[in-house]
Amino acid sequence: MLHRVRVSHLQVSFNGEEVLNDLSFDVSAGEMFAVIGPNGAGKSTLLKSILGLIQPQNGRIVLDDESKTVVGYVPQSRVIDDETPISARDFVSLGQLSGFFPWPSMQERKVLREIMSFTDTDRFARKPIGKLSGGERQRVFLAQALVRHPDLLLLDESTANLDPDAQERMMELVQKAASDWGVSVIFISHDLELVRKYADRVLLMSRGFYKTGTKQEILNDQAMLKNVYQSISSEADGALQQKSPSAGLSLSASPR
Ligand SMILES: Nc1ncnc2c1ncn2[C@@H]1O[C@H](COP(=O)(O)OP(=O)(O)OP(=O)(O)O)[C@@H](O)[C@H]1O
Repeated sequence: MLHRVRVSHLQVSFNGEEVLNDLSFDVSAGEMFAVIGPNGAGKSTLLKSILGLIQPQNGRIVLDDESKTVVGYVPQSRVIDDETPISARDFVSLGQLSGFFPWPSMQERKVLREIMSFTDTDRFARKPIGKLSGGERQRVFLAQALVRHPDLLLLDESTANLDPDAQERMMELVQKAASDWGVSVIFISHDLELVRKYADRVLLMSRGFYKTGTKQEILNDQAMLKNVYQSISSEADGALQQKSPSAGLSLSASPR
């Protein structure tokens, strides 16, 4: 099988503190791959390593064709001043302006229209980005990432601040991009219900412990989840317990 991303024996330390150690996994074209684990496990560090923002001490990250692989990234939020005058459409088009001319070509304008329709951001295309709701802004950020037709899309808790309906709408768009265009998606989430619904496979991580499997293999193993979430932070236990009833996990008893 063709792997779009292959992470091998990744090791990252900050000031001598090991955050990732011997982490290996791969993600295929069109796959929805979730990364879960408690606060401080190293999930964002992993995405930043794939983006090339962090230089690992050891290991390799291989994209299927490094010269051509386009990577899109959607963070949890971005600080945007309410008075920012740029329109949603212009903000999305910033994702594609890479040529010599500072204005979009006919082809770029066509793609822009398609993506804004796909993400349902065309309804507020002319509105200043600073005046959009949190959910609308996240869809604009997603549109900006998709307008470049990425092969790989990285989502770092991109739906965390959204209400349940907006979360579902956004994940449905992401899933459609994966199935229709073969975009490989790596998404970090603390919402195990969302992971159960949208992931194909899951990487469960904590410091020095990594387990990759189908979502059933990972999410149905309550003992493993409990151990991992207890291993780093008690804060994360709360998150896990909150999500547990609908996520099919029975972790309501206090682990302490
Ligand atoms: N640039 C950095 N310099 C020093 N330490 C860092 C740096 N980036 C991350 N860390 C540390 O690495 C560890 C992992 O951080 P990371 O943000 O990857 O965790 P996470 O799993 O994404 O956590 P959360 O769920 O809270 O977002 C943390 O202890 C953090 O303090």
